[in-house]
Amino acid sequence: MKLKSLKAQQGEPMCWSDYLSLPFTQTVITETLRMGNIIIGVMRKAMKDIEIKGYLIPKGWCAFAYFRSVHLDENNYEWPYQFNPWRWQDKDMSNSSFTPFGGGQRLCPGLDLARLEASIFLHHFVTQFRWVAEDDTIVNFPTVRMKRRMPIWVKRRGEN
Ligand code: HEM
Repeated sequence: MKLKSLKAQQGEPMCWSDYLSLPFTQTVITETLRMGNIIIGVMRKAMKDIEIKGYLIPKGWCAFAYFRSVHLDENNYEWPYQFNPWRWQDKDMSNSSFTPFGGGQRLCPGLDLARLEASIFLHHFVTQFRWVAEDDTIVNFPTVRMKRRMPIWVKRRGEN
């Protein structure tokens, strides 16, 4: 809100440095990506026999890297089912326990765009609207989703 009113006073539109000046928004997006598991995992085919942590994956077999089980594992995240953006304030997200955009050669090329779009959405949503979510339950397996599809009442700020 502070940034929005400052920009309105100066009569300037938002720019890239404004986006970078909102680190908490980034932690909210990162935590949402961790818990939301929009892409639940990726398929890979073994091109040769390969051993990973004592398990042999024979040539030709397909393996599914299940992001959800990594992102919600208490060995990687304390209280993994708690939405806690603050956990990212001192945590490095460039590690193999955080892969919402995949990794390696097939790393999502749209990751910065996706994060930017989410920030723009959040900015307008928080500064221009109010909302009340109805009761709902998160179902975490096999994919993360809301039992009642998350009914939510949205109103523009200032409307009754
Ligand atoms: C929250 C939003 C997004 C998520 C969670 C996401 C996730 C992913 C993941 C996990 C992969 C890797 C697939 C694999 O390894 O098999 C991927 C690949 C890809 N993504 Fe995204 N993505 C998002 C947004 C976007 C956007 C906005 C674009 C483009 C505008 C994009 C374009 C691509 C493309 C072209 C690939 C294939 C890369 C390759 O195979 O070399 N994604 N994405």
